[in-house]
Amino acid sequence: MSQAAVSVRCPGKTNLELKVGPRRSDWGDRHLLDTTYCAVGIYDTVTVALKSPGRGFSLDIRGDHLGDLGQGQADMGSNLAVQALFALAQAGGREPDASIRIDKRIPVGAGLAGGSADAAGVLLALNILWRLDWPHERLEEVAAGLGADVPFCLRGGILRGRDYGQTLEPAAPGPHLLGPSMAAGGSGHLLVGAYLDELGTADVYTAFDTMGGNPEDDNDLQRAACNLHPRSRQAIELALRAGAERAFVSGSGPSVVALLPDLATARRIRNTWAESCAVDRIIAADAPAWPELSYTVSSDPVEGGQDHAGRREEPMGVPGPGGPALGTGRTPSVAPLVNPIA
Ligand SMILES: C[C@@](CO)(OP(=O)(O)O)[C@H](O)COP(=O)(O)OP(=O)(O)OC[C@H]1O[C@@H](n2ccc(N)nc2=O)[C@H](O)[C@@H]1O
Ligand SMILES: Nc1ncnc2c1ncn2[C@@H]1O[C@H](COP(=O)(O)OP(=O)(O)O)[C@@H](O)[C@H]1O
Repeated sequence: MSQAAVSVRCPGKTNLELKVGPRRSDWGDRHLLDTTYCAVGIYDTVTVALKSPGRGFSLDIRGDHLGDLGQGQADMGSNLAVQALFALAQAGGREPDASIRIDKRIPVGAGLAGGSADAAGVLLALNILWRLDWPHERLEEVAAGLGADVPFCLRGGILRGRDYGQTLEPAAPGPHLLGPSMAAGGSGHLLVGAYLDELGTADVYTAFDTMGGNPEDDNDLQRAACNLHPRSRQAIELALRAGAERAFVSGSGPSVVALLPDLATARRIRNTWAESCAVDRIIAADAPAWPELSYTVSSDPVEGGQDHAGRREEPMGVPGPGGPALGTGRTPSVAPLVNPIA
């Protein structure tokens, strides 16, 4: 028996700018935000396949750096990928009988929206497997209920996020935000300094309420994140001293992003971060990035998303508006800096 599955390469995200306003009780006490999201080429791969009716769901997470996801007692039901399955099942009138496999590479609890990326991957995959064929705008309504970053993670690229981050519109960040080389149309090479430590997003926002942000920082959460995780401040200072065009905490942190003018600078930053032990992992990535879907038909598949010899994989484009039509092949590697919303 052949089984269809959809795999989505889901990029993580950083915030080239993050301005934080007051909390809003009508948004569950979340802060008002004005942010410039940028998807980065560190990918989780989410593979979803439908299961026979009544078989329920399964979740299989693999990777070397799973943070609190790797602990035995990690509650599968609270995983954002599973929450996305149930949210779309309810919105689309389907039964949540599906297997989800996540091959994680996005550091967990890092400010890189790994959970949001996985949730977006599940929504994109089920939109195809359940033949909903909803446009992004309709998927974004479900996504916004899962987390502020999930609507952006459906699209990728570089977009402005307002309200609590879920309202998206085109962004045209200048050299100040992208760094001159990326703004000049170069493919944005960047380094991410990641940590075994995690920072709770709620803790960082609470610390922000107390101490505010530094006016000279583009990320209002940076001061709070560095106060909670001083190694991040050290990594930023070392990267700037080594020639980074910009270096900043990614979202709620603790990971640090350094924008690079050239490969020589990349080498200098790698060396200084490694020698100083300012970070635990160094990940090179390009930006911006976009979700990449592939449709796999496996014969005699094995439950739980195991790889199988009889696989035939067809790359697809970014589904719906804002990207190539389905089946036109992978998204462009260097796409326009502004990812238009159609
Ligand atoms: C900070 C950002 C920047 O893009 O992402 P990360 O860097 O963590 O990935 C986002 O605002 C993360 O938004 P979201 O993904 O919805 O945060 P959650 O983890 O669901 O929220 C945890 C808690 O953080 C606080 N929170 C979250 C968002 C917001 N705009 N204001 C808040 O005050 C709330 O107390 C919330 O209960
Ligand atoms: N699929 C998932 N991937 C990563 N984290 C997840 C996932 N599902 C739930 N989580 C929870 O969300 C928390 C924040 O994860 P993540 O999105 O990686 O970080 P951040 O919100 O800092 O960008 C994690 O500590 C984890 O407990």
